[in-house]
Amino acid sequence: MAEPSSAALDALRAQIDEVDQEMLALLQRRLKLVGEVGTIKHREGVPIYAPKREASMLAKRRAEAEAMGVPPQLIEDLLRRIMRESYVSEKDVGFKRVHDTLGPIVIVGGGGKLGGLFAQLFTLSGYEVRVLEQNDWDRADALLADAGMVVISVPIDKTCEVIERLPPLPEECLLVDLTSIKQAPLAAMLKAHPGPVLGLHPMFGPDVSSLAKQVVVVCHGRGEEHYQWLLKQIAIWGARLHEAPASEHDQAMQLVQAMRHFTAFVYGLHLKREHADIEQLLQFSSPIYRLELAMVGRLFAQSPSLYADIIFAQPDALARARHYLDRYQEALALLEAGDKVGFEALFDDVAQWFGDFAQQFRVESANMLMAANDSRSG
Ligand SMILES: NC(=O)c1ccc[n+]([C@@H]2O[C@H](COP(=O)([O-])OP(=O)(O)OC[C@H]3O[C@@H](n4cnc5c(N)ncnc54)[C@H](O)[C@@H]3O)[C@@H](O)[C@H]2O)c1
Ligand SMILES: O=C(O)C(=O)C[C@]1(C(=O)O)C=C[C@@H](O)C=C1
Repeated sequence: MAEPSSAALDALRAQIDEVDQEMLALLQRRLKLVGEVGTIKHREGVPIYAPKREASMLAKRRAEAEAMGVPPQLIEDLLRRIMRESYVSEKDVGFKRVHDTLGPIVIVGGGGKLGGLFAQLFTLSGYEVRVLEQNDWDRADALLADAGMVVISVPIDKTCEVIERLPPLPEECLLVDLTSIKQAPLAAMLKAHPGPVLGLHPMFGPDVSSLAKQVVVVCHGRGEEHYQWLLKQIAIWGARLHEAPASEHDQAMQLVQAMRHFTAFVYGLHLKREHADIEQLLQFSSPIYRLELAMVGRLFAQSPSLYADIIFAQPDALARARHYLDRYQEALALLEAGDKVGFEALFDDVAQWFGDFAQQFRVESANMLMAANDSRSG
């Protein structure tokens, strides 16, 4: 059905079209300026993400918006979205190469998703990148003979055996892994190679458009002075580095990844077994439920082995899952007993434990939900 219209409405809509076209021209001008910034950053090795500049710019624009009677959050939302575009366009210009004399970088598993992303980033930064894939082991000696750095990016359950399979590397060669767990790969690398060793865990998937604002966990291995350049290189790509001992990383990952993926998996399984009709659920869904469904559904668009590996590779994941079941049963018992008062008391107890974070998460999620709702059409 055609949307209602009138002459008065049409006249105003024509003016709105003009304003939008002006915005388009302004965006074009801004993108061009950002392109020039990208060229300078590439030349001078300045990180693409400039948090202080962003914070001061947003604060000024918010104040100006307020003075003009424009909602400050509107300009902040627009600018944040526009800056996301800046990260991508600045990335495409390429990055300064921090280590001028490094030998070739060999990415073991470089034909895969994450290895492929890092191959692209190192290539954009001017390094020679070689890929060592499953069928390349007969020429591994030749590929690795003059390597300046070897990056391991193979499935988690293959990582240690692949590290053990490496021939002796050049003494100065840096050995790095990108595995989602850190203790076992780091120990295997330290054993296999007497030279510099570093454990990294990129806390993002291969579908990110740029590394701006993404986190890379750094677990030190050996010979820190030999890999400062790499940490600087990753910072130039825009990522934030978070240093942590491998054991602390693996503990945190049990909740951040293993348990989260496990509970999302169980929720997906439950929907299937309950014969839920996804089309119908979407018709009834609030923005938050749609977001939740999207978070669960996206798991099943990815490789089962990646998630199985993350969950099964965590030594304590089973104990965590059992604890979770205990808590589910504890809450279920309240439901079975019709104990609403007990439920509310438990709710309060958890709310107090969340403390100020509860309010912070409420504000954060409200913005996310509005953005998710904006992206809907129809
Ligand atoms: N994908 C992610 O979201 C993500 C995020 C963070 C960390 N990681 C880590 O990155 C690593 C790779 O994950 P991915 O998602 O890129 O997996 P992937 O399956 O896409 O890639 C793995 C690659 O390793 C290759 N490979 C397998 N066995 C090999 C062998 N013996 N020798 C050489 N190559 C071999 C495969 O052919 C494939 O190309 C894993 O350790 C994972 O924990 C992945
Ligand atoms: O000013 C910069 O350094 C830019 O790269 C430009 C810009 C922007 O689009 O305004 C983009 C990314 C930075 O994080 C900050 C600002």
